[in-house]
Amino acid sequence: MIDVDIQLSVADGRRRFDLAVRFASDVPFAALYGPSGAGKTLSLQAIAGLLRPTRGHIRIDGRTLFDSAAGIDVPTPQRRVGYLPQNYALFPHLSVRQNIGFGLTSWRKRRLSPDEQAQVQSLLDSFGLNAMADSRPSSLSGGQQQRVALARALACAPQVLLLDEPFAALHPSLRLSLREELAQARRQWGIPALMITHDVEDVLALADVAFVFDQGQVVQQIGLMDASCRSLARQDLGGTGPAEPTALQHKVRSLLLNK
Ligand SMILES: Nc1ncnc2c1ncn2[C@@H]1O[C@H](COP(=O)(O)OP(=O)(O)OP(=O)(O)O)[C@@H](O)[C@H]1O
Repeated sequence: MIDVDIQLSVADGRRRFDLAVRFASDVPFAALYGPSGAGKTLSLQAIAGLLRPTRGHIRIDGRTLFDSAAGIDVPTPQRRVGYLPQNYALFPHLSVRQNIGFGLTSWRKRRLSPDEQAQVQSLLDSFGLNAMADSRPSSLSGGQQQRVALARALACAPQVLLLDEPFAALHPSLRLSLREELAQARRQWGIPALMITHDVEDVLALADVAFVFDQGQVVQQIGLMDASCRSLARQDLGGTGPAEPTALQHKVRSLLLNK
């Protein structure tokens, strides 16, 4: 269960943006959807502990990560949140293996324990990255870089995955297969995900609920748990050819596109 009710403001001297969002989700996959500049990334950053709200609370699975009234603000490394930022933000000077293990180190503890090394190895295995474990990110394809970023986000055994436009940097032809890979990885790890996307097809293929953002607020919640909608999305992913959209898919698409 993810329960977010926060307010914060950011300003750089000339511009100011006020965020006041409230949403709660107890489904495996929630999408944060909306136009550019609506406050989606700021929301994920606040959940990850990279931005401090002025008021409100953030709870995940009954654990309070932030509560202004109770004076709780759990530091980022202890939040157990896996964050996949826009464009992955891989460290260019580190190998794939070092990138994945990075979240398990700190400035005080640079070396991984044997257990942690085994954990990194198991992530390299499960994401098919073994052959490139000692390569730098710049020599990897977009899809491979996404896998490294996902493996790095999962290395800290998070309670929730925060995905900021995970497919934006990818060629459209890769999106379909990587959507399915992401869905499989999430299921395998059994953790809920919050995903920012601008793409209605990402929402239809992956999300159980979509929170529509506009001008710093959540203006609509759209449920996508309907069986017919999801089975059609699955057919699309399985490459069985384009299916006729259901009435519900049409409705969701038009609801999202009208925002
Ligand atoms: N430090 C800052 N100072 C001033 N304004 C900021 C700051 N950080 C972000 N903003 C503004 O806050 C607004 C919301 O930003 P945010 O990154 O959350 O949008 P978004 O919905 O994720 O957009 P996109 O989908 O394009 O990534 C934007 O207008 C952005 O320019």
